[in-house]
Amino acid sequence: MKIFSKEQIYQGDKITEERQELPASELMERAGLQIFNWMHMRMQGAQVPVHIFCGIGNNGGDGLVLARHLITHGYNVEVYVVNCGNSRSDDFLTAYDKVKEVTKKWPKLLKCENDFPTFHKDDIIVDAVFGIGLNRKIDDWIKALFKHFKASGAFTLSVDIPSGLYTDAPIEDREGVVRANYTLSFQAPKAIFFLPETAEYTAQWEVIDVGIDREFLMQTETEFELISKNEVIPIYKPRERFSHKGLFGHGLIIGGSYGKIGAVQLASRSVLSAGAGLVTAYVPKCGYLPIQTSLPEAMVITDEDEYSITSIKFDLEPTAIGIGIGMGKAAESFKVFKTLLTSTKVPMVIDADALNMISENKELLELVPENSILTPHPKELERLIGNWTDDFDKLKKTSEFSLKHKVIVIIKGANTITVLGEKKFINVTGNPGMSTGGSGDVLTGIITGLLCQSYSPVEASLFGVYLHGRAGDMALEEYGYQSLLASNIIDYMGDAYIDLFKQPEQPQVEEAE
Ligand SMILES: NC(=O)C1=CN([C@@H]2O[C@H](COP(=O)(O)OP(=O)(O)OC[C@H]3O[C@@H](n4cnc5c(N)ncnc54)[C@H](O)[C@@H]3O)[C@@H](O)[C@H]2O)[C@@H](O)CC1
Ligand SMILES: Nc1ncnc2c1ncn2[C@@H]1O[C@H](COP(=O)(O)OP(=O)(O)O)[C@@H](O)[C@H]1O
Ligand SMILES: [K+]
Repeated sequence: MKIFSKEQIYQGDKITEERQELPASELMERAGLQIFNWMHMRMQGAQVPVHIFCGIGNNGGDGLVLARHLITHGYNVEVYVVNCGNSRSDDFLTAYDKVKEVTKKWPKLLKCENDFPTFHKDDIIVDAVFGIGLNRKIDDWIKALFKHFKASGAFTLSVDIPSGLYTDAPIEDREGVVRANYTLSFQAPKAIFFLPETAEYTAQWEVIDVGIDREFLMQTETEFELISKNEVIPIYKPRERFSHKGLFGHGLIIGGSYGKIGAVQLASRSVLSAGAGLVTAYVPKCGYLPIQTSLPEAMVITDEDEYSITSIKFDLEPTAIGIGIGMGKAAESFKVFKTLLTSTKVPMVIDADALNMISENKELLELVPENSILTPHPKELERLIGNWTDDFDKLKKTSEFSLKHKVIVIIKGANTITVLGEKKFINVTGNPGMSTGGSGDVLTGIITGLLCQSYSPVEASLFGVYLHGRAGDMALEEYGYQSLLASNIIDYMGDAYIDLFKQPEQPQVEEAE
């Protein structure tokens, strides 16, 4: 799903109004009506007090349209206008007049803290104060209003975006943002719903379709894209009946050191569970027995050294290589990693200690083959690109890094983001049960396994991150957040694949007599 920028949303509104020949404020009418439908379906006429706080722009206008529908349907509604300036938008004014027609009184005007109403924790607050048009720091009394919302404990529904958040800039003041229980976002979610510093404000969200021009939505290229099942299904390569293992590639996992052989076992098993035909683990001698006994499907080549990687010599032709897991940073390992970078032409996933070696020896970046996939967690990313001031700065610097070195960077974490130049793909699967040792090794193996099967580096990254998270989500149902282990993610890879083509359960329809 595409995630549009603020400018693109305004452009989409304009184009829609022109192409659909809409009267002024029709989009606002659609937005308000859709939110009303959403609430009406859940509330079924319940007389819970609903307090609607409207700003003076179009977000406030949406709130006024919602208020009008709720009032005409007999709900218990109080409407407030948060009088934060003088520039009321035209559409706001139209909605303002219309709400007056049904209430026969003007909404309550709030200008300072003394005007704040009191509410009960079982009431509902609708936040239509600021939308995507927020363009400066909010006044102290409005910040106090948002704190007042939070202190009440009442369920808070934000219209389009929690007020106080910018769509394309970091938060200025954490207390000056509405903490929404639910956010109804128009046409598409916003990128900030998924970034570490802002995601907590939109605990739950849903998209409301206001009928923006389809052609505009299809043709507009966006910086951000959300990757869920719909986006990965077209990537999936079905198997032919007469296929054989030679078609699905041979993955080579290089890594491990004394005490860290398990990482290579996990990655190698993941290569196979992702579907590769063969896997070979390249480990120090001490890894031979553990891998041969715990993973009979794998082949093993050992280094000359007992404890760490000191020479990378193999006479097979791997289809893809995953390197770095559990490898350590011994001087010899660095030397052979450098040699491998200059000599290999096969697609590569670079993880863990291989990333750290690059961070400590930036000249290696010149040698990293084009389109290699780097999979840092935030700490490893910081070592690679330096520190950042906020999420937007981090993404900007990662894009610059990706463009400069022609690599794909996968920033791991909740909502893993795959960065390919300017483009950012946000993954939706995965859960905090996966914050456990070894789950990154599993990801490296899965992506290597997909590269083996002729998925392009971008496809392997997006599909691999999705499957890894989906398998983790399915494993969660059996193991729970605390007990989930990295190897359980591998156990559920099959279910994650099968789930791609499962139809959602249809609601039961009672047959008429
Ligand atoms: N396609 C869509 O997404 C649609 C969006 N609509 C709504 O339109 C909204 C955008 O409307 P607007 O552009 O009018 O913007 P907003 O309603 O977000 O607010 C802008 C107003 O607030 C003022 N303002 C900004 N920051 C302020 C601050 N810190 N303190 C005080 N005042 C401040 C601005 O000067 C302006 O008057 C969206 O968020 C959405 O709710 C709908 O009405 C129609 C369809
Ligand atoms: N809270 C979370 N939500 C979703 N995914 C997570 C979460 N925590 C961790 N993960 C995933 O688990 C993996 C952890 O990788 P990493 O930090 O390299 O672990 P390790 O080094 O132990 O293997 C990443 O793919 C990350 O996206
Ligand atoms: K809002």
